[in-house]
Parts: sequence; C-alpha cells; structure tokens
Amino acid sequence: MKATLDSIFAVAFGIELDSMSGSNEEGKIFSDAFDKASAITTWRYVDIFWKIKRALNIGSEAKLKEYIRTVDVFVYKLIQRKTEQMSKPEADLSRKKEDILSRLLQITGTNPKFLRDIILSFIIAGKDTTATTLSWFIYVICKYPYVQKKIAQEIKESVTEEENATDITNVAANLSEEALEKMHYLHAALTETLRLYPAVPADPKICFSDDTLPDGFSVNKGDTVTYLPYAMGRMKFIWGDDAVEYKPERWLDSDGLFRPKNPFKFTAFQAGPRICLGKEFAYRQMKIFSAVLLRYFVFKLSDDKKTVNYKTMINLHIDGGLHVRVFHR
Ligand code: HEM
Repeated sequence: MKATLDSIFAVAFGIELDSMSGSNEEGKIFSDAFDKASAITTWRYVDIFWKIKRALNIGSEAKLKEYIRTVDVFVYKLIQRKTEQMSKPEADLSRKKEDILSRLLQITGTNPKFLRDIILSFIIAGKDTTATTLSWFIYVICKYPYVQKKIAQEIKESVTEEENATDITNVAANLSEEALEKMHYLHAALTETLRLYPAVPADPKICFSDDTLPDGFSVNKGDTVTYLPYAMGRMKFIWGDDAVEYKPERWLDSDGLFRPKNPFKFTAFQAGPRICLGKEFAYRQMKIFSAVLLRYFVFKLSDDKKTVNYKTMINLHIDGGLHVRVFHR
C-alpha cells in the first residue's frame, strides 16, 4: 500500500512522499489519515446509524471529520506549493509539465477545491487497486511455484546483461520499457490474478434514466445496477470448465505472446468509454514491482495450510494481510 501510494504521488503530483520508509513525517500522517478515512467511509455501507453519528458528530463520524481535516490540510498545502513553484518565472517549463498536477494547474488554473478532488480521486483510484492486486499476485505465485519460477526466468531473460549485472537499486531504476514489454508471461500472470481477484470486485452504477437492458430487463431512473467482476471472472460459461483455476497460459497464444480479451468479458478495468484511465500505468507499475522483487527473491507463504480470505471493502483486500517468507534467489 505504501509503495503504491509513493508511486502515485511521484507520478501524479511530482512529490516524494516516502511513506514506505517513513522519512516524511507529514506524508506518514497524511497516509494514515487517508486509510482510516477510507475505512470509515466504507463502513457506512453496513453501519445504519452513520447519519445520526454524523449529525451528532460522535463516534466513527467524528473521527472521520478529523481524518478528512488532516487529509485536506496536506492536500491544500501540496497544491499551494505546486502553484508557487509553477508561478516562478525561472521554473523550467519541461519540468513543470512532468506530473499530472502541474499539467492540470497549467490548463485549469487554480481552483483548489477542484484540484483537491482530482488529487484524491487519483489516490483512491490508483493506490489500493494495484496494491491489492500485487498482494493477490504474490499469494497465487506462492500457491503455484511453477508460475513463480517461470516468471523469474522470463525476467532474467528479458533484462539486458548490464541490467542483470547491477544491484537491485540499479535494476529498479534502469528497467527499460523494452525489457518490460518482453515480459508476456508476467503480464499474463498479473491479468490472470485480476480475473480471479479483481481489485474492484463489485462496481455499482445508478441509472441515469428509465431503460431496458440488452436481455430485456427493465430498469428505472435511480435504480442501482451492479456488475460483479469477481463473480464474472469465475463463471464457467464465460471462461470454460477450468474457470476457477489459476492459469496464466489462457492469456497466451501459441508463440507465448499475451493476447488481451474483450473488456466486456474481462471486466476488471470496466469496459467502454469509462474504462479505467490508469490501466496502462497500473500494468507498468505492477510489472516493475514484480520484476524487481522476483528477480532477486523467492516468496513462500508463512503458513501453507492457512486459508486466505478476502475482506469486504470497496477494493478486494486480503483479510488480515498476506504473511510470507522471503528468500534470496
Ligand atoms: C489493478 C489496478 C486497477 C484496476 C483493477 C482498476 C479498475 C478500475 C475500474 C473498475 C474503474 C471503473 C470505476 C467506475 O467507474 O465504476 C476504474 C476507473 C478509473 N481508474 Fe482504475 N484501476 C486500476 C488502477 C488504476 C490506477 C493506477 C489509476 C491511476 C493512475 C487509475 C485511475 C482510474 C481513473 C482516473 C478512473 C476513472 C475513469 C473514468 O471515470 O473515466 N486506475 N479503474
């Protein structure tokens, strides 16, 4: 979670949050408050008294208010700092354009509330999604050691001699686009993880107007219709008799090249005009993390017999986290 949060901050806002090592105290406070606020918001689905608590400013809702204040203070400060940076005449224009926030500041001006909402949307969309997918990915490759071995082999073969020879920090910094593109099996293994453990397991929509769905079912304006990537990913009539098996091979052609499927069949990123905007970014980030980790380490579950369950939240988290043992390769 911390690694993906740091990553989204660097790319989207040009900020080294460093919540991973905790060197940035402000960043740590922000990231704690953000996670706690997300958890309380999700609990509103099951806590029937949340509106009363909010009205009386007590319990979880009082805490939520506090966390939101902490998040807001941090984000508004970030916007102010960026705005000041951008307005400096000596600022180099190419550097100004590197992150998404700087680009937005150039196009839309400086309505801080709008920018705050964009920033939080990016964090919500881009933090737990890739983090939970990577956790499930580590889980399945522990369950299927032959897949882990095959990925490690592919990584070794895809990076250049030079990249291979250097230490882990250099490999992480120098992993080239070409190398990542050669990793078809890794791409397939991540996609297969998302088929069985989609980061957004249920995606509700509210009907904009009365309508009739393609199967003839009528819906009314205001109705909620939810599609379930978690269930769809396990349906035999969509994926065949081996639907519940983890098989990266189903995504590869006879030459071992990754072949995407119709997004209306593989719905982890949604489909149509509102398909996930960060899909390519997510794959790149997940491939870099996996490539660096699996190049150097072997993962094993701490307790092979322990059942791993999901936790009911907006994203598909592993209940209690994933406990693994890590060995040098
Ligand atoms: C494994 C990783 C990810 C998965 C499975 C995923 C999945 C999804 C899904 C299902 C939606 C549709 C939500 C809805 O409208 O109901 C969505 C939207 C979106 N995602 Fe992702 N996402 C991932 C990573 C990311 C990342 C890393 C970013 C940002 C860098 C991102 C940015 C967005 C944005 C901005 C939208 C809204 C698009 C729109 O409404 O037009 N996502 N994502």
